[in-house]
Amino acid sequence: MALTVGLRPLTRALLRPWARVPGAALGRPAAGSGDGVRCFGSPRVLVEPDPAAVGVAVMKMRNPPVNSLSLEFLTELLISLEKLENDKTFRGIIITSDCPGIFSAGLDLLEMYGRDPAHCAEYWKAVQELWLRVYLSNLVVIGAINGISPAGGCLLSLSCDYRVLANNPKYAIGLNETLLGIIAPFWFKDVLVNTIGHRAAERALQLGFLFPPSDALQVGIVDQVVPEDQVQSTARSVMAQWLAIPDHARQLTKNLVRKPTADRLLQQRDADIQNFVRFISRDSIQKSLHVYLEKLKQKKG
Ligand SMILES: CCCCCCCCCC/C=C/CC(=O)SCCNC(=O)CCNC(=O)[C@H](O)C(C)(C)COP(=O)(O)OP(=O)(O)OC[C@H]1O[C@@H](n2cnc3c(N)ncnc32)[C@H](O)[C@@H]1OP(=O)(O)O
Repeated sequence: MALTVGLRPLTRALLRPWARVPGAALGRPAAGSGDGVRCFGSPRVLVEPDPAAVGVAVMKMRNPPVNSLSLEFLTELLISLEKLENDKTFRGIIITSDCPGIFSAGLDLLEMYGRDPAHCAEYWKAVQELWLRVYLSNLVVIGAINGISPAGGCLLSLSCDYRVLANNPKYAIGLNETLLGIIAPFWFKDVLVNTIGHRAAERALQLGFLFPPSDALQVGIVDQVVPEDQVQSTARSVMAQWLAIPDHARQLTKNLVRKPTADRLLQQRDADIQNFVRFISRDSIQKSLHVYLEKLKQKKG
């Protein structure tokens, strides 16, 4: 089935592979700063230079209640990342959440449930683009994971160069797609295998494990677990260590390590979109999503 993807103008501009964001984007000098410090805020993505670390930006996700990755939110994240990538003042980003207790609930189920194929295709393209942008970023990307991080939230974390998780038993992390009756696509799987190894990934993916912090550290899905009030300071210390390496050497090495994984998707992006649309449009999958969404509602009582 050939798929015609009707993209809206903003998304179309953004989602071309490695597109440059048009001039009217969101970058602007920080309020009241005459010093050239830049701030790339948007309604759902707060980006500020770290006052305690030169060349580091802190990106806070603020899409309440659960930072689900809706199309609009993905688009704002992409714009902010693109702006940071192009601003030579920055060498590193710390990605964290502004929603208490939640890093990200992952992909927005409402973008995949009851939607037409063109919408699903547009959505999946944005998901692919965010992953590629974070995974291959020239910047040092540190995840300061201050909340639960299932599925797409876990993928975002796994795409960082280093993950610091807050030590709270509620802050589980993992690719739990099978629990929803869906499957993690091959590139989610590849990133997990690269991180925790084949056997551990095989079990985790099939059983939809959401690892609490101690298990997450043991299996290697995160690099460090620290008390909740030390997540930011730890991320900052780790950033200093990564920034001590000359950029060109670190960037080339990162590319060497990550490009083969990214290339697997880049070589078949359209096919991956078509697979996603076919899969998600199945009646059985839509029913599974319906059941899962109802469970989330009922949980509230
Ligand atoms: C062969 C072909 C192969 C092709 C491959 C295609 C494969 C398709 C792959 C698709 C991949 C998907 C990856 C994903 O990311 S799926 C999303 C997975 N996310 C989850 O499972 C998390 C679900 N949410 C929760 O568990 C909880 O909400 C929470 C994060 C633990 C927070 O709990 P809390 O009690 O604080 O909050 P509520 O549960 O009350 O939620 C508040 C409202 O938010 C809504 N919500 C929650 N999560 C999502 C979500 N991911 N998307 C959309 N909406 C979400 C929830 O329903 C509440 O809404 P309400 O207030 O209106 O009731």
